[in-house]
Amino acid sequence: MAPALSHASFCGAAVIILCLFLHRRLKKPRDPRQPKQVPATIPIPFIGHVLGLLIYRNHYYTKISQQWNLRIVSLPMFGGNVYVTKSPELIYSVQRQPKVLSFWYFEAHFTAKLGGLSQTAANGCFQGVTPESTDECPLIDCLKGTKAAMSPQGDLNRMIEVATRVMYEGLQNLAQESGSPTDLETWIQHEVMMATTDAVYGAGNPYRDPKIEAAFWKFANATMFVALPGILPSILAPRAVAGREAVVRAMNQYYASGGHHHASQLTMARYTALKGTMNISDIARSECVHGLAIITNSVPAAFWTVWHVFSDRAVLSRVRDEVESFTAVGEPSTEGVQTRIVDMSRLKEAHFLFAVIQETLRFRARGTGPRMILEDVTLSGDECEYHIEKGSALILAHEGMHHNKAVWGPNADTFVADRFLPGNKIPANAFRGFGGGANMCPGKGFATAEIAALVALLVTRFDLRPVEGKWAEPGQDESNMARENTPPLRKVMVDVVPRVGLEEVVWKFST
Ligand code: HEM
Repeated sequence: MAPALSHASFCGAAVIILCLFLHRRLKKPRDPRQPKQVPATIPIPFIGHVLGLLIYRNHYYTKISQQWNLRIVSLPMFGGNVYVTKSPELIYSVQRQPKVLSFWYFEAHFTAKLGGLSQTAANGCFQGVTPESTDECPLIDCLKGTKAAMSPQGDLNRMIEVATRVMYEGLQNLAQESGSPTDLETWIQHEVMMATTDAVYGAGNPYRDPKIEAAFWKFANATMFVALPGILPSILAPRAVAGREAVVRAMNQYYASGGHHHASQLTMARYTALKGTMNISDIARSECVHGLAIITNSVPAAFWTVWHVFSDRAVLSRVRDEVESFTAVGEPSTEGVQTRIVDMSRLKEAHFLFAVIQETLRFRARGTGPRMILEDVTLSGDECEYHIEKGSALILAHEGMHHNKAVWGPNADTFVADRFLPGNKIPANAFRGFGGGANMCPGKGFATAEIAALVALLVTRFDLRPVEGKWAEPGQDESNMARENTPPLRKVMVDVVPRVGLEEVVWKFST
């Protein structure tokens, strides 16, 4: 294992242990309705599970939940418990209690810690988060604003249009550069980041500066270090901390120059909700952390969708047929140049493409949907009940859930491109690609449309030919345990070539 990976894994496990230390309570006699405590796959007392996490990262939760044919198991760690479930049956019960089984608690904790917020702003993040609190909750208000802004009644359609235009321009550049091999992930990372952040931040988008773009990834790729307590982040991850500070400075300038007044409803809604408890400097810090939510999931999701589409000729051909059904041949120019226009307003008709995106998220998910248990609580499913203890953490093992053969059938481990086609039955509560319930990802509609637009523009125009001759599985880099979607482990180099017979076509899109 590369040292950086083992380091990141160590830090990830350390954060989990720290949370358990902070929140564990005095030991009580064990309730018989508690989930079964299971031993570590590495049989070493006290540290076996931690070692498991160090070695296998989030995949450890899948491993251990598959080893035990139970709805939920409990991993004892240093006097506390981490409960792990791969059962959609319990999800309904989890989603009905969002304040007690709290994702928001982790969001508050990580916004404060990762952003390096002042103590006052950190306190504001936690305000109203606990179940007993009757205070206003700025964090939940901010999420409400986010949901409204990213809805079709809000700014969603305009944001998709901006993102599509940016990606179209990126493809124009790619067409001019084609000839030398392209690192597929690096190219997609840049295009999706620019498309997303232009849509969110408007003309003053701070990530347009290549130095800020690079600084963000130094921060984002090492969040497990930055989440460590005290001065450890500065010692273990100085470049990540410096990266964060560069993004924060750029965000500060953005707000100072009024960039947010020319941005999306999302940016204004967040600013309005946060300014009650934060000054500009803390809003800039909070916005830097928000970048993790808006960028770091969409980028690998787009990469893997492109990979699954282009690596299977049958899938590619079906996606092309769909997109071509709403691509018109325009009038040739006076010089006889052909024009083709992709009608993006009909993109939602591409049911197969959207099914591929969902199957990609199912197949590649590695997230943990963490919930902090803020009160003793009962989880119930069909004819079952489990008592879980305050001060512990609950892991919704997305990979384990998405590959659960009892739920998805014998082909759960296979990529089935049309699994999510309308009309096919999807097991209830089993797909966690965008979470669910009160914590359902508010960026779902935007991210899915953005990825679909990228793929549609790419397939009509180009062929991607892997430099090594065939599409070999590059593996997933699971070193950063905080990520829902993971990037490829190995680089995928491709030659980008205009499609045969369409080399001279001028491509346009309409909305
Ligand atoms: C393909 C891209 C994306 C994926 C796969 C994704 C996935 C997720 C997941 C799994 C959750 C956790 C839900 C839970 O545990 O119940 C989440 C939450 C969230 N996502 Fe996304 N996301 C994506 C893109 C975006 C974008 C573009 C935004 C921009 C607004 C966004 C904003 C958020 C926010 C604010 C939350 C927290 C919701 C809450 O606490 O109530 N995400 N996302």
